[in-house]
Amino acid sequence: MDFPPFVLWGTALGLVNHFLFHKYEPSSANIALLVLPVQPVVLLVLLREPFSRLFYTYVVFLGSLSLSIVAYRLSPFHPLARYPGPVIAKVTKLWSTWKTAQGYKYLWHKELHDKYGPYVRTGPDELSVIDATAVCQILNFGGLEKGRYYESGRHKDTPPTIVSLSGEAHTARRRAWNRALTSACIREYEPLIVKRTSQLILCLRDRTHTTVDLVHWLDLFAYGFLFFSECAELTTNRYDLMGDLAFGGGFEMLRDGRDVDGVGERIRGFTKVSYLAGQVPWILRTIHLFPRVAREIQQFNNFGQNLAIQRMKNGAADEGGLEKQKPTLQTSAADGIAAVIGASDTTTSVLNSTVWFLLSNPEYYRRVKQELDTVFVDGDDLFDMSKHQELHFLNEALRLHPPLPSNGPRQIHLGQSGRTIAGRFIPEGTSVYTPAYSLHRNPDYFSPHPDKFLPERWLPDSKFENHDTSAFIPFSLGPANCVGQKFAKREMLMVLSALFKSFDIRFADGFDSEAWPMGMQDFFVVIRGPLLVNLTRRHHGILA
Ligand code: HEM
Repeated sequence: MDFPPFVLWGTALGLVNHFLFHKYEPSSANIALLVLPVQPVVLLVLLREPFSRLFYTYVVFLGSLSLSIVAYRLSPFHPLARYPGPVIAKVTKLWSTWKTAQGYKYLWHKELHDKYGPYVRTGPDELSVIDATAVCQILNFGGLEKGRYYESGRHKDTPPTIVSLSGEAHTARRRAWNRALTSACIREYEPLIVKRTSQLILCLRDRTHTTVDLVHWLDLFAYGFLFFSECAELTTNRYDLMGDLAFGGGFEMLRDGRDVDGVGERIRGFTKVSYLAGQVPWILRTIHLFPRVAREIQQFNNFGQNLAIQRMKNGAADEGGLEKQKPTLQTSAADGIAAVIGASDTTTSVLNSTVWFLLSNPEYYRRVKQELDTVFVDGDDLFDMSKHQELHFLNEALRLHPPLPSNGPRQIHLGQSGRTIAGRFIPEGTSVYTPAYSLHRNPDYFSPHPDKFLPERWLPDSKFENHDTSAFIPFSLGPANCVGQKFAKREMLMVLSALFKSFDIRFADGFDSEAWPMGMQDFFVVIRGPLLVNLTRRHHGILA
């Protein structure tokens, strides 16, 4: 059978393009978008064929290119061929991007791991791993670097944040953060946590006659908390993270009872857009050309910058001069943004989940109140941190509802040599997810009943069949783990103690409490629907 020359050459051109793009993978889709559309036109000119065949030439060219890509991705020659996974995910990243856009990537990962085991191919060049040994090697020192995903929230005109940095630059920036969040420094911040927590409790006290959306109030607490102006006073002799966190703000969301400046909306808009954009790093620079995406990222960066300017007016960071290079306004803004995102939705997510778990399990709720009543007898200072113990129910809530359920990916960048992790070879160019949500529910590490809220599994003398804390990573592991975890734990223990000591809480009448976790959407940090409760004042607590 004779094929017209444009069919033969169009097919060949598609195959050659696949070969070249595969070999010299460009870092941006912009190149492909420029190079691909012109080729059929040039082909027709060279073949001296009429332009009436242009449409068919495109079909042949793009068809051959696509088929060749699909065939290679499904073939035994693909470096990830030995890893199991759904065919659609092996063929295209669009499938997981679709799942991500719906906000349920964490549930999808869990489904896949239940079906295929601890190693799953979730994209053409992407793996998800929930083997604890491998996860430790991937995340820990000497493990894999952060993936290109982390560039997604950064507009080209703004400096990198601690989150998007890697290698030595990250280590240097991290030193400054570590200094600002030592245990001694956190003790200095305690009065500020106390102040905001008391304010939260007083606000809730005024609402004991009505139904309260706890998500709303805890959001106001967390966002407002990040912007309290007093933090500037703590800028004594170190690069002052909290100063940058606070920016010298002036937000009084708890007082106003609402997010007047739309800070929450901005944060969520930004994380959503950058999370989605980061799913396909190859098209990141192209996506940033879309006005909506660029506007969202740029607006948020500007927002951070304006707050940093305010912060600088209140006294510049690093008064102690410990940094060789003074943080610039842009750096302060960038890291301030990282702090806002890192510290707000994460903490409130755990607080809400903990309340939900306890109200759903009245026996545990009763025990928690009893424990608090024993530890803090009437007249004791509820904010005495020396009395706050590690609470097992908090760990259990973090296990079942980690606020970053999918976490960001690590990557073996192109040009680096592949790595053997826990005895399995991972080739260059692979992104690797270590989803905490699936890992924490893996029966190999937590059983029996990995999906059930059983705080006693955390007791030192518990007789649970499997309880492997190396698989518990709500704050991640290694050099880029959560720098704010000690601070977060302090804050959460303080708020929960105050809340449970001050109020009897119950789900509001008519509230579908069982459906509440189903509304949890994962856009890097979890977003939740309203948690409706009724509060009754207790005789103890700071309201007594
Ligand atoms: C329950 C509360 C929190 C949880 C569960 C949590 C969890 C995490 C996780 C899993 C990471 C690693 C992310 C990744 O690898 O992509 C992380 C990083 C980070 N967190 Fe947190 N976080 C919490 C609270 C906080 C707080 C209160 C702060 C600030 C005071 C904070 C600041 C940061 C920063 C700056 C990073 C980036 C660290 C780096 O790249 O070196 N987080 N957090």
